[in-house]
Amino acid sequence: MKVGMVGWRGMVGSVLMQRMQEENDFAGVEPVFFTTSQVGQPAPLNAGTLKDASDINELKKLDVIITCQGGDYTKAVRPELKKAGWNGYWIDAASTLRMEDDAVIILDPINRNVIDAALSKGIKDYIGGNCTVSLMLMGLGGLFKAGVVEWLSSMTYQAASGAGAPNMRELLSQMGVLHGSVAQQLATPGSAILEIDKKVTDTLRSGEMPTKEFGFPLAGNVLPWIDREVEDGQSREEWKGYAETNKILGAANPIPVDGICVRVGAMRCHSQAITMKLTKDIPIGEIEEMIKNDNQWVKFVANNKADSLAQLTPAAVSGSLTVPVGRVRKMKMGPQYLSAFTCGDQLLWGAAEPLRRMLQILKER
Ligand SMILES: NC(=O)C1=CN([C@@H]2O[C@H](COP(=O)(O)OP(=O)(O)OC[C@H]3O[C@@H](n4cnc5c(N)ncnc54)[C@H](OP(=O)(O)O)[C@@H]3O)[C@@H](O)[C@H]2O)C=CC1
Ligand SMILES: N[C@@H](CC(=O)OP(=O)(O)O)C(=O)O
Repeated sequence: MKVGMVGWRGMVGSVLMQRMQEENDFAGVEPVFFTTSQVGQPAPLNAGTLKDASDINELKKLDVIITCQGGDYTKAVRPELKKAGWNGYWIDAASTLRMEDDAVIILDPINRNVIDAALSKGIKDYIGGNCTVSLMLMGLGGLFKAGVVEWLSSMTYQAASGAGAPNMRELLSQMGVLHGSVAQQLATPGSAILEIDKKVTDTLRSGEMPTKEFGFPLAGNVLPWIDREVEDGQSREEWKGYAETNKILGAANPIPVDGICVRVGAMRCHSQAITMKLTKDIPIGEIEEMIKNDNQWVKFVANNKADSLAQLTPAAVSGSLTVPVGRVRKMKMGPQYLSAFTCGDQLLWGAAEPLRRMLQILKER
């Protein structure tokens, strides 16, 4: 199988490469590496030299193309390949094609049935889902599959990595500037906290913080808007919650999903506080079983302070495929109302992992 790798040296692409090597995914595959900027330089894995990612004749020779290059690349190249009669499989991290009728959003622990049905129908475009949606479904897939979710609201705490590598760097630089503004006072244990706070607030408002990427300080702050405005006062990130969840599930009767998406100063893990209405009053023990038995990556965290603070945080989860779900309890609104909190690495299940697993599904056929 000839597999083209595009966008492999970017942030998502690097995580993908790392996971593919860890899992020996290149076995039985002839990889061809592409670039938009470094044609002719040595390719990784001793796979010759880098080819031009816009060269349709080279791309046409491939059975599968995996791209983490971004939406502009998808927009420019996918139609050209179609025009040229290419009939291979296109596996993509970008959102561009997700909602197309002839594309499937891939998250196989949740929707392997949808993927298999699409493969049988000859569908060729397999697109990774939005990170927030994929992580919510990896955690709560058991409840959706049991058909007990009447509606769901997700209030998110999204990491800097979702906005890109430069944003992660900017967050850390901002932290440095804030610390620097009060370093002297911090070194003096007796200094007044209100003075420290005032200096920090002044710095946040001063225009001294590096804000080229986010536009605003994220360190010492939260940003309650992600991506562009769509209709009805939603952000595009919030719009994806409903659209992508229901497409991934192949839901005949769409389930209402809505909430507010917020950027916070975490590095690469998105967290979500969930409120759900269940279709009926289900004993909490049964709910726990549905959540924990859904897939091998979900980890149920007991609803107590010690376990929540130790296991249900970006610091605990970063770099791992585990998706902890905790804070699960019936809410005061009534026995059908359930709360939950979940956290996951947005570069793994939120981006790279579904892509490499799709390649494995194709290899098994
Ligand atoms: N960031 C995220 O959380 C998610 C992103 N995605 C999708 O993945 C796409 C890629 O995102 P992301 O990986 O963050 O993008 P990056 O900016 O990290 O990488 C994209 C491309 O930039 C080029 N590039 C230029 N300079 C460098 C450098 N110094 N180091 C590495 N690459 C460089 C590379 O292409 P070349 O070799 O051709 O120069 C690379 O493939 C997004 O546009 C989005 O569609 C999907 C889910 C989550
Ligand atoms: N928008 C997400 C990251 C992302 O790339 O999402 P999508 O794959 O839907 O474009 C975030 O900012 O956290």
